[in-house]
Amino acid sequence: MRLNGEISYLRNEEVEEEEAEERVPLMSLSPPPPSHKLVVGYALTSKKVKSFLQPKLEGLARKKGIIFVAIDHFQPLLNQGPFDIVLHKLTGKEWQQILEVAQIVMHLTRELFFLDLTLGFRVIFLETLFLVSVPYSNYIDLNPFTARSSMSEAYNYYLSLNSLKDYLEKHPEVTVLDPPAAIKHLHNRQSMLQDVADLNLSDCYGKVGVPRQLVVTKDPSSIPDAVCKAELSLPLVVKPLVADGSAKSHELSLAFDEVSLSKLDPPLVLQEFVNHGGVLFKVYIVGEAIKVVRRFSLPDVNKREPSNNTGVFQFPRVSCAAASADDAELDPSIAGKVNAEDTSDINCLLANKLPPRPLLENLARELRHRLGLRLFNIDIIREHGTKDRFYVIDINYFPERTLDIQLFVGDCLHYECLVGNSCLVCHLYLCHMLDLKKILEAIVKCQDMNTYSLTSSSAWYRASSKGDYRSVKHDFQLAFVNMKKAKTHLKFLNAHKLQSRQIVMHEQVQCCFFRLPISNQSILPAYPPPSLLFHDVFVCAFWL
Ligand SMILES: O=P(O)(O)O[C@@H]1[C@@H](O)[C@H](OP(=O)(O)O)[C@@H](OP(=O)(O)O)[C@@H](O)[C@H]1OP(=O)(O)O
Ligand SMILES: Nc1ncnc2c1ncn2[C@@H]1O[C@H](COP(=O)(O)OP(=O)(O)O)[C@@H](O)[C@H]1O
Repeated sequence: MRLNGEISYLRNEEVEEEEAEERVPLMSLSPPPPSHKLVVGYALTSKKVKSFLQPKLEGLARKKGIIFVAIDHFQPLLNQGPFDIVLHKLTGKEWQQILEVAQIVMHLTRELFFLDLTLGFRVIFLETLFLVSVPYSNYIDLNPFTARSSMSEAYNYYLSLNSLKDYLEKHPEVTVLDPPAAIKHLHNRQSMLQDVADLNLSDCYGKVGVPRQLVVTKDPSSIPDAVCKAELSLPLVVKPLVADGSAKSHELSLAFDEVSLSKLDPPLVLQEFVNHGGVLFKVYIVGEAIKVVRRFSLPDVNKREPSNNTGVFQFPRVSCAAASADDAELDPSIAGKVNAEDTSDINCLLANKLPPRPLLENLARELRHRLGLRLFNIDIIREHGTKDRFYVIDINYFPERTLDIQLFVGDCLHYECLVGNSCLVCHLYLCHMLDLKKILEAIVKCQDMNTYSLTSSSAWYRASSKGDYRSVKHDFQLAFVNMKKAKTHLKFLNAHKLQSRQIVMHEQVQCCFFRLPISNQSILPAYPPPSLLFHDVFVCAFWL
C-alpha cells in the first residue's frame, strides 16, 4: 500500500491509454442558500451544555443570526453540518480519539496554520481531502515525516497559485474554536505554562511570570532531593501533571515539609506557593475581547516563621466556590477588606486592585497568538506586597463563563468577535469515510456558500459543452481520480500542457491539483477525456 499523502510524479512516457468507457447519467450539485448568518456546531458534555447554553445566550445569539446545533459524537462530523464554527470541549474517549486524529493532521499541516491564518476554506478543504480519504485507523499508522513533507510540498504548490491569498483574505468563512492540538497543550500543566514562561512579559505596567516549579514523573523517593536541588521553597502546591478536566486532575494539595514529598504520587507538578492576598484574577479571553473578574483564593501562608504545619493537605477547588470576590462569602480575614473602600491595609488594597488593563491586554494578545487559542481563561495572582508582580498559575480552555461574560457584559457574541479578522479551520475533516462517492458527498455538505463548486465530470462536461463555463472559470482545479485511471487523466493534462501535481490519498483515489488558466478554455469541452467514467474523475473548481 502506498503511503497516504504521498506525492507521485508520473512522467509522460509512463502514461498509457486506457479503455474508453461509457458515460453515466449527469449529476450536478450546488450548495443550498444560507438561512442563518452563523451556525455553531457544538460538541460539549451535558454538564457543559447546561452551564453554557443558557436560554438567555441562545436567545440573544438567535437574534444575531447565530444558532447552536448539537454535534452527534457518534456520527462522522462530515455527515453533519454544515457549520461555520465548531465549539468543542469533551473528555469522552470517543471524542479524544477523534481529537487525536485531528491533532495529527494539525501536526502534519502545521504550516497551514502558522504561515497564514487567513487561509480559510482552502485550508479546510485541503484538510478535508486529506482526512476524509484516509481511514481513521490507517491514518494513525501514517509515517508522519513522509506525510508531513508531502503536505508541505502540496502546500507550496498550493501557495504558488495566483490570487489565492487575495481571495482568502476576503473569505474567512469557517472557524474552529479551537485547534485540538492547541487545546491539548493545556492538558499538561507543564506545557500549559511554558508559553507564559517563554514570554517573560515585563513592561511599564508590570511583570508576568510563572511560579517556580518542578515536574516529577516517577520515583517519589527522589522528590525531596530534586526539590532541594531546584532550590524550591516550601510550601509547595502539588498539582497532577495532567489537567484534562477530570476530577482527579483537580485534586491539588499543599506540601509543607520535605519528608512528606516522598509520599506523593507522580506524575506531578510541584509549584512554589506564592502569597497573593487570597485573591485571584480570572482573565476571560474571547478572541480579542477580554474580561477580568476577581475570585477568592487560598489565604497567604506565613513563610517567615517556622511552620507548625507538616504533611500534605488536599485543598478544595477554592476558586470555584464563589462566583466572584465582589459578592462572595469569604474567609473573614479577607472578606471584610475586599469591598471596604476606606481600608488602610495597603496590601489588601493592592491584592484586590485589578491588574493594569494594558498589561492584561498585552498578555492576552501574546498568549492568544502563542497558544493558538481564542476561547480561554488565565488565572493570575499578584504577589503579596507587590504592585506589579504577577504570576499565571492556570490556563483553562473554554471555561464556563467565557462566552456568557462576554455576552452579558460586553455584548460581544457576534460574528466578528468569534471570527475576528483571521479565520481558523473547521473540524470538518473528522470523518472515516473511504469511498469516493461519500467523500464527494461530504465535501458537498461542507462546502461553504458559493466558495467553490463541485461537479461531476459529466456535469462539467455538459456545462462546458453548452458554453457555460461557470464552474470552470477558475485557474485552480482539483480532481479526484480513480487510481486505475490516473495515468489516463495525467496524459490528458500533459497533452494540454497543464501543470499538475498528484497526491495519492489511498489505494483507490488520487487527488490531482492542476491549473487551468482562463486563457486556455478551449480545452474545456474536451475535459475529462472520454475514456474516463463518471466515477473516475470528480472535479472541484475553485471560485478564484
Ligand atoms: O478543568 P476543566 O474541566 O476545564 O474545568 C474548568 C475549571 O474548573 C475552571 O475553574 P478553575 O479550575 O480555574 O477554578 C472553570 O472556570 P470558571 O470557574 O472560571 O468558569 C471552568 O468553567 C471549568 O470548565 P467547564 O465549565 O468546562 O467545566
Ligand atoms: N502557585 C500557587 N500559589 C498560590 N496559590 C496557588 C498556586 N497554584 C494554585 N494555587 C491555588 O490553587 C487553586 C487551584 O489551582 P489551579 O492550578 O488553578 O488548579 P485547577 O486547574 O485544578 O483549578 C488556585 O485557584 C489558587 O487558589
